[in-house]
Amino acid sequence: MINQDTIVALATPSGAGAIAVIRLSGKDAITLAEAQFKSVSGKQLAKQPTHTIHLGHIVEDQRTIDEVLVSVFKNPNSYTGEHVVEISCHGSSYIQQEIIQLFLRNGCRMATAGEFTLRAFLNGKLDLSQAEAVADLISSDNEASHQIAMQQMRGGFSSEIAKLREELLNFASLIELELDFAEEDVEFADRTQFKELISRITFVLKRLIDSFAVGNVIKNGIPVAIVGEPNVGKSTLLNALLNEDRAIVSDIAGTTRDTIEDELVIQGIGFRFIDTAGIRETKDVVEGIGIKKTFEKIEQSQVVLYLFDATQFVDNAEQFQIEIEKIKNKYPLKPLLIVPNKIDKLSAEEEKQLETFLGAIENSKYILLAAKENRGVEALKNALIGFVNTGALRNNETIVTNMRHYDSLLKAFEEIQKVQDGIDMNLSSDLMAIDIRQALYHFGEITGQVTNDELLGNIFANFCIGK
Ligand SMILES: Nc1nc2c(c(=O)[nH]1)N(C=O)[C@@H](CNc1ccc(C(=O)N[C@@H](CCC(=O)O)C(=O)O)cc1)CN2
Ligand SMILES: Nc1nc2c(ncn2[C@@H]2O[C@H](COP(=O)(O)OP(=O)(O)OP(=O)(O)O)[C@@H](O)[C@H]2O)c(=O)[nH]1
Repeated sequence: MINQDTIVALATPSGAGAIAVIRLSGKDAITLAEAQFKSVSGKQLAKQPTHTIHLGHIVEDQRTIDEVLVSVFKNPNSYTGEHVVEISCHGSSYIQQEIIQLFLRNGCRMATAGEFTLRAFLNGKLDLSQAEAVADLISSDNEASHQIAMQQMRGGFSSEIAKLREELLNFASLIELELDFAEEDVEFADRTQFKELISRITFVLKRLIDSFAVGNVIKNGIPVAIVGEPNVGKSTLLNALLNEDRAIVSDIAGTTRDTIEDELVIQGIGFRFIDTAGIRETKDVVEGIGIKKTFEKIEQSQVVLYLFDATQFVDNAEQFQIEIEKIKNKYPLKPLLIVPNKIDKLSAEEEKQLETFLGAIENSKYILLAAKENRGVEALKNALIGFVNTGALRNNETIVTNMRHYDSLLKAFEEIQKVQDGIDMNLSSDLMAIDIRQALYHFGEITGQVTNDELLGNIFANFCIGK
């Protein structure tokens, strides 16, 4: 997979900008750059120390293409571990293309997606999970996803896995050594220490596997279904939450037939609001389809926000009770937030009555809302945050967000359990050794100590060119 080509690509976004960076990496990066570059100082790039910057011009034949700054990074002290040259040019698309084309005609080839980071991995600058974190970091758009990607890129997760792998590897070797002395019935591997290690690994794996639920939520946002009859104020609430006029607000009941999704970041956590058409039985065929859709959306959501018109409460308390029970029965484990809206229209007496009613409903929270007047919106946001377990995030614990890692962790866990069973049943060393090797294999998948071209191809194909 590793190759000798010197690659070139635009490292900054395509299009015009103040400055653009063109990056070269490979054994000829410095000589190839040198051939097209005239430094102002007259110094030769190849003779400059690593991590130095030089002003000069990119020149083709007699034509000056641009005045540029050239940064030199010398093998192995660079992002990729190879010679790297970065050319900071003026950010016109024309100049960018002219310089890239110049290098393509003169010994470089276009980098493939993620190839710089792939080379960093192959040269041991990053392990696989760190390289994957680079992509996550680039796409992170809120505090939580940024924090997780940053931690992963700095190797928190990798070193935890690598350390366990190393310890396990030690025992594997000792146990395998015992096999060579099978006749003599010796134990090189201290069984007490071995048990301790296996239970420690089990503990760590469990924690990492559990963290995936949190990680997934942080990466993809928490889906919240807003369930309520037409005209109760769903659109108004969404607008208040989003602080913009995205959903349509109207006086005609039933305008929210299609579901509208919108995203909002509250205290660093992404929420995806799913506007639904409510669940009241109706003879209208289109509304009937809406109810089915509503249940589908509830199915996909992690929190249900049941919104109703508080002014209808006095006459319709029983109806609301039925609907709330229906949701609770159908989705007993899904957190339910009951939100009466338009409480600005209630008398103090009515409000009290409403609170008594809501207080009697078990396993749910409620918030009195007047979306139009922005009353209760903050409390609602806080309640939503309350549903998310951000403990792991606050404690700076490793959070797994990558499906591939999750998969390997589950497989490693399975193997470690087999080892545990083996210990409990006093299984012979040769049988245990096989399970240990399997567990080691799955640990190695995460960090990239075990890998293959197809896997690498899949991972780096999702990077952008120039990364
Ligand atoms: N201009 C520029 N900015 C960038 C990058 C880059 O490649 N170029 N990066 C990349 O995407 C990120 C920074 N990451 C980098 C990581 C390592 C090295 C590097 O030169 N490492 C050497 C030297 C370390 C040292 O000075 O001690 C090494 O690891 O040996 C450079 C950038 C973000 N900003
Ligand atoms: N008094 C009062 N009126 C509100 C409040 N929230 C919404 N409304 C009004 O209720 C009406 C319906 O609001 P929408 O936000 O369109 O309701 P919806 O649930 O999205 O309605 P559909 O799209 O028809 O399902 C509008 O006239 C809003 O101005 C509130 O807190 N107080």
